[in-house]
Amino acid sequence: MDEDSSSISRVLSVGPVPDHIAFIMDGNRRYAKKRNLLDGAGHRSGYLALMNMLKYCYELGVKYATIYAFSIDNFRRRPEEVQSTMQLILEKIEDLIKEESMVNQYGVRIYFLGSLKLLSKPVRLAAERAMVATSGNSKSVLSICLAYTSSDEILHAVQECCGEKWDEGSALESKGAGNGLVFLKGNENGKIKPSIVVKDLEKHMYAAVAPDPDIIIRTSGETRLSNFLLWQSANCLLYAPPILWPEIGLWHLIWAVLDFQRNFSYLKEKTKLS
Ligand SMILES: CC(C)=CCC/C(C)=C/CC/C(C)=C/COP(=O)(O)OP(=O)(O)O
Repeated sequence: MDEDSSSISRVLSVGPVPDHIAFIMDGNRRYAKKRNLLDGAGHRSGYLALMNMLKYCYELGVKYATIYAFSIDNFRRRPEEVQSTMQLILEKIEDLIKEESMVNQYGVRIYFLGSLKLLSKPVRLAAERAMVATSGNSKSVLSICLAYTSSDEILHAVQECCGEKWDEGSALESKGAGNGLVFLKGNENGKIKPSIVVKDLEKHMYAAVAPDPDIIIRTSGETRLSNFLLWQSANCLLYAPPILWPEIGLWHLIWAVLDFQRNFSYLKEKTKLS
């Protein structure tokens, strides 16, 4: 971080600083097209923009950052394109573990969130290596959503939750304390419904490694969430600057944080009530 950005960061941190900022890194291919480059060059520039943005965030004191790196829907792109993006992601995961500032200076712990079983073996193993290599860090957190969609995350959480409740029921049954459906309660019409509460479900979300985001920044001016952190974004600000992801810079982050500070009391009240 240079001297100017360091001073800005000090001024901003006089007010409340968001705990968690999430990013939808939209517009990498459009950036490449605008410059007559191949798509891969757009994604490479996107990675550099990401590294700068993470440094600004951690420097400012934002503990959690989450990025949407590849959605389950992205697997529907042309096979050659999926393969080259995955190749780049594999290379960048390896680079990330070697980034001295990320691992040592900012003490980043990396998590990968999503249906990792959908990834090729080399990418899955690289993701696992990155999680293990940084598991001793606790100063900052980077969650990388890979093979992720919110609908898949919620479905996974419901399945895990029902499985857990079923196991609890079976354990009670084996002790003679009831039947295996102990988590199912009959209502007045004799219908059954599972006694699952919000906290049970949230425990099984991939994103349970971080608090809910305070801000989602989506580049390219789109205001859609595209199946990203839908459950977690109930009380979150959306900032959608009309620039392509590789063009994002410190000023966009400053603008988003100032908006967060302006809305702070309202947001905290909402979170308390929810
Ligand atoms: C360590 C790690 C995992 C790094 C991630 C590297 C990186 C920047 C990946 C971006 C992937 C992606 C599909 C972005 C969306 O832009 P797009 O391809 O949809 O472009 P468009 O919006 O212009 O179509």
